[in-house]
Amino acid sequence: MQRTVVVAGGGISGLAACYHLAQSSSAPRIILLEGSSRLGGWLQSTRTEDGAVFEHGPRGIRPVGSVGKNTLNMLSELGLESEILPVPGDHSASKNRYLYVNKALHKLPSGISGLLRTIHPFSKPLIWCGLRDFTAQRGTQPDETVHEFVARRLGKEVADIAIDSLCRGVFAGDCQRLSLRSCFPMLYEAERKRRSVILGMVLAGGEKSHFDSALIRRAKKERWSQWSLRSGMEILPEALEEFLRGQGVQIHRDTPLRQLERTADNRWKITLPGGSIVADHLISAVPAKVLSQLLPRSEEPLAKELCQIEAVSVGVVNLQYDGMVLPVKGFGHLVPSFEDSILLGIVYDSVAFPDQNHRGAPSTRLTVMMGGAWFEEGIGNPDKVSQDQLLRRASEAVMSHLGICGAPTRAIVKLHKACIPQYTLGHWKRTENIFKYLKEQMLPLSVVGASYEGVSVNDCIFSARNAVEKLFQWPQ
Ligand SMILES: Cc1cc2nc3c(=O)[nH]c(=O)nc-3n(C[C@H](O)[C@H](O)[C@H](O)COP(=O)(O)OP(=O)(O)OC[C@H]3O[C@@H](n4cnc5c(N)ncnc54)[C@H](O)[C@@H]3O)c2cc1C
Ligand SMILES: C=Cc1c2[nH]c(c1C)Cc1[nH]c(c(CCC(=O)O)c1C)Cc1[nH]c(c(C)c1CCC(=O)O)Cc1[nH]c(c(C)c1C=C)C2
Repeated sequence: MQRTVVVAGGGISGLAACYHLAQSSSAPRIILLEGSSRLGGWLQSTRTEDGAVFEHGPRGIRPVGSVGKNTLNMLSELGLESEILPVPGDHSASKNRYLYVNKALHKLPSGISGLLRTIHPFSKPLIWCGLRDFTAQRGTQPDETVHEFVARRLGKEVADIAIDSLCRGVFAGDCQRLSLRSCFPMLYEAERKRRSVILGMVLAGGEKSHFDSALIRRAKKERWSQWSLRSGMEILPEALEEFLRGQGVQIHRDTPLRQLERTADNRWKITLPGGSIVADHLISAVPAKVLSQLLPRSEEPLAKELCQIEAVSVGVVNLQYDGMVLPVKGFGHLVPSFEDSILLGIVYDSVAFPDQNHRGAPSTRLTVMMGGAWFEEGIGNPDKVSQDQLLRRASEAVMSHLGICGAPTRAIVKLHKACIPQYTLGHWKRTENIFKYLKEQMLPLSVVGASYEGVSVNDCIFSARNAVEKLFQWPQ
């Protein structure tokens, strides 16, 4: 009899899991259950009638490594190649990233010459940090915070300014709480394998992956730093949905899982708003905390680990202005927490992706991101914060950081609650315990998504692919 696999959560991880299941030669009956009225999770775009695109979630996807190449292959297979908007290596959005420190923008150094000179806000040439890295002792702990690691190897100033900002620009998180081992596994490995982390990273970058295609070769030749999609990132879940429907996958929106029970024959009875269904296997692509609340009492040890994986909220404000009003050209700027803990950074979308500007007169599109690990202390309870409050804060930042004083011609405010999981100290042990429990207890359950082994869109898609591959290897 054909087995039934239920996928919980229709974000990019759940859709990718269905995609890989449907592609398998022995595809099971696949049912996707999404709690909300739309698919895509945090991939959310607004497309206006005049042709402008505003991203409320991810916009820039990196093409590098196995995870980046795997996503490019998926785009090719879905027929989305003509939608790709690459940012080539020589583009200003690839070369220029800024920090806002001491009330001024500072371009981060790029290239060797930038490392030899003293560049504000740093007090000495960054080459000194490289030399320090060669002499630093190897860490002895199984994990340490990102800040501790970088302060030990590259110095406190780099940790306080550059790494603090980087963690805000990727995890919206606090580098004094985030785990080096889980957030930057390549740095962790580099320290274990080589004397110098910088050398380890350079050598790891040259490692070969088995993925190859014309698109991958093009991305390499043109040195894409990242890519986006012309009609907005939301076109990816839309294309996946169309593909999955064509493959006979049953997709149910507005169908949140309420409860999970184990049956006597090691299957799941899944309680839904209007009844229940039985699955031979469940792929969970919902946040870890959500899964922890669905599990039966018998799986308490698993639920305990899952519920410790917290996520932070981010206020996302998209603004559009008439004319080209930016004082600098680049990807955007980040703000270290000591400068302003609430304001994480501003993306200059119209620089990286000018094809998404509206038709007609030139314009500037910006995205202001706020809150993250500092949301509650700096802005308040995410359930009570008003859109006006976020818009006011974003407009003030645009004025003081970029000198843009006029009123925006368009503003869209979103509050994404618990949108970026935080891999805090000891996350590696929690995930190890989770995967060990699933294996030892032979639970018919796989967990995928941003809660576990990488928050980027690439990581989510790759985690889904790995889970499906493992599923077909397991003795049933
Ligand atoms: C503002 C922002 C900017 C970002 N920028 C980038 C970027 O530039 N590049 C990049 O690579 N990544 C970026 N990311 C990260 C990336 O977008 C996310 O990590 C990724 O989209 C998470 O996908 P997911 O499917 O794992 O989870 P989600 O998108 O959270 O999907 C989970 C799904 O499960 C559903 N669900 C929840 N509970 C239930 C239930 N009980 N039953 C059924 N369904 C349920 C939800 O409705 C949701 O659709 C960004 C994220 C944010 C928030
Ligand atoms: C200011 C907040 C945020 C900005 N983007 C994100 C947040 C929380 C989320 C995010 N950004 C990136 C990723 C994927 C990481 C990956 O492994 O591919 C995620 C989840 C990409 C990214 N954005 C910036 C950096 C340095 C990176 C890492 C990869 C890379 O080097 O490209 C910089 C950056 N992000 C934001 C701004 C304003 C900014 C400025 C320079 C917004």
